[in-house]
This record gives sequence, C-alpha cells and structure tokens, in this order.
Amino acid sequence: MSRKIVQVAAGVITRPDGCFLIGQRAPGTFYPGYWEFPGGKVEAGETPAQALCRELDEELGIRVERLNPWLVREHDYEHAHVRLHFFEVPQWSGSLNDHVHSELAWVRPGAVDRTPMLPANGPILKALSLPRMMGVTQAGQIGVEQQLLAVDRALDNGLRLIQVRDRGLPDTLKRGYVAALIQRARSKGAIVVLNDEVELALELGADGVHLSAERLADCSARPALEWVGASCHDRHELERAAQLGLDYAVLGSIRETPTHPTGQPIGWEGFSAKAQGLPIPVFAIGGVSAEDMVTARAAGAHGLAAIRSAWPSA
Ligand SMILES: Nc1nc2c([nH]c(=O)n2[C@@H]2O[C@H](COP(=O)(O)OP(=O)(O)OP(=O)(O)O)[C@@H](O)[C@H]2O)c(=O)[nH]1
Repeated sequence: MSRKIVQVAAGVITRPDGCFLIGQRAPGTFYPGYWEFPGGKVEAGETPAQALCRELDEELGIRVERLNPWLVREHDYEHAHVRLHFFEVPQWSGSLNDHVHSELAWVRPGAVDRTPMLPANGPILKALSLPRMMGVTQAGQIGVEQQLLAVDRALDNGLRLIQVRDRGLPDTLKRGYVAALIQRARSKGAIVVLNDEVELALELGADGVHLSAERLADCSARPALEWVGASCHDRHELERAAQLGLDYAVLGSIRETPTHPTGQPIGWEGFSAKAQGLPIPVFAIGGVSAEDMVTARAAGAHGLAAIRSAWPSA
C-alpha cells in the first residue's frame, strides 16, 4: 500500500564565506544524534517556502530575507515517506537562537566533518560540493595552446569545474591536451568531466563524464565515474537524468547564442518551469555569464555553465 507523503521544507542557510548551517537532532526525535538541515514539516495551507520561513523563525529565531528553490528529493523512512523541498537561504537576519537541536555547526561544502547525516541527505551534501560555475572548453575553435592558457587563468580566478567539450579537435591532439588539462585542474582541486567520452575519462583519470542529450537517451545505466552529468533541453530529458541517478544536468539555452543560434531560447521563466522540483542540481547554459548568477539561482539553478564567458582573456 502506498504511504501518505509527508512534505518537509529544509534550508541550506549560507554565510558569505560559503559555509552552511547544519543541526544535530535532539534526543526524543526520530533519528536522534543525526545531522540535518534546519526545517520541518509543511503545515496545511502553507507552501514549502512559507513553511521554511516559519520553521526558521520558530526553531532558530532568524528571518529569511531571500530564498531560492533548489532540489526536491523523496526518501522512504520507516516512520514516513518524506518529500524534502530544499531551499538555499543566502540572506537572512537576526541572530541564531536555536530551540530544537543539540548542537549547530557551520560547515564547508565538500568538507562536512559531522556524522551521521540523516540518510536522505547524502546526495544533498554531494550536490553542495559541486561548484556553481562550469567552464565549457572550446579548443576546437581557439586551439589547444590558447585553451590551456585560458584554463590556467580561470583556475587562478577560482573556476573549479570544467567540462571538456572540444568538438572539431583532431584525435591526434586530443589525448595529450586532455591529459595536460586534467593535470592543471588537479593541482587546484578542480573537477574535470569529459563530454561523452567515458572510455577516455576512465583511461586518463578524469573525475567524470558529461553526457550529450543523445547519449543520455541511449544510456541504460549510470557510467561508473565519480561525477556524471548530462545536457538536457526538456523536462523528459531532465527526468531521465534524475532517474539514472546522475549528479547534475545542464539546461538551456537561456538566450540565443552563436554556438546554438537556431534553437528557441527558454529564458529564465522557461528554465524555472522545466527545472522545478527535480532531485538533482541543474546548471543554466546559453548566453550566460557570471553576472547572471543571482538571477539564475533565484530561478532554481544550481549555477551557470558558460562556454565563451568562462575564460578570462589575458
Ligand atoms: N528538517 C529536516 N528534516 C529532514 C532532513 N532530511 C530528512 O530526511 N528529513 C526528514 O524530514 C522529516 C522532518 O521532520 P521534523 O521532525 O524535522 O519536522 P518538524 O520540525 O515539523 O517536527 P515535528 O515532528 O515536531 O512536527 C523527518 O522525517 C526527517 O527525518 C533535513 O535535512 N532537515
């Protein structure tokens, strides 16, 4: 028999230094001692966003000034089947005055040192460790030397996620170029995913693979790499990426671009409508640049993927 779904709202409350807040569940609750994101059940007549604002006021004594929809994940616990609506809370006011947890902790994405986490939250921590800006390479257009220089500059500027997508690059150049790029990225702790080349990614020790929409449609199981994402254009493809348990999707085009001039751009509203309620992070692509980050995240994007604007000029 299918169980009633309990709607829950949870907040990733962030500080300007990028750390986010977690709380340890108190004795006498389900999963006492486990760490969670502050939040609680959605009450009758509330939207999940309203529920989160109420819970953060009641539990922590803070007022939400801005919140962004992020991921929605379901989990089947012994005590309930929950649908967790995760929001990011980048702006809030008041001082923390916790009424419900045993302890609070500010932790850094990718370096959460508090355990155990509530069982539903593992993928959430992994998603939070995914950088917000993805640079997509274009060595086929600008040449290998120029692209590697651009990678060096971008890494120095803080880029930590690179999708290697060099259409038109001769195979003879590819292997050495990709190996050099991975080496540079690794020295800075950046993630490198190769567009569609699972074998090459495994062979060269890339962090993952980025599936084209065609490859996603043909894919019957998630490739065995740490990071796997996909390019998507519609809800069907986004749901397929989520079903396969991928780590992220990229959705666009937001605006018309020289690389994809023919497709109808979806704009931020289209992005929001297509990406809402998905259990995996979604990057916005197509004519976007770092200045779009606040708008993108308000529309529910995890971050931005950029081809031309990701690479600072010398
Ligand atoms: N708040 C919160 N709940 C989570 C997270 N992850 C997760 O699986 N849950 C589940 O979502 C449900 C939230 O219940 P809760 O006990 O916090 O709700 P509440 O504050 O309204 O408390 P109440 O039971 O006193 O009404 C629990 O089943 C909990 O295990 C999370 O990160 N934060």
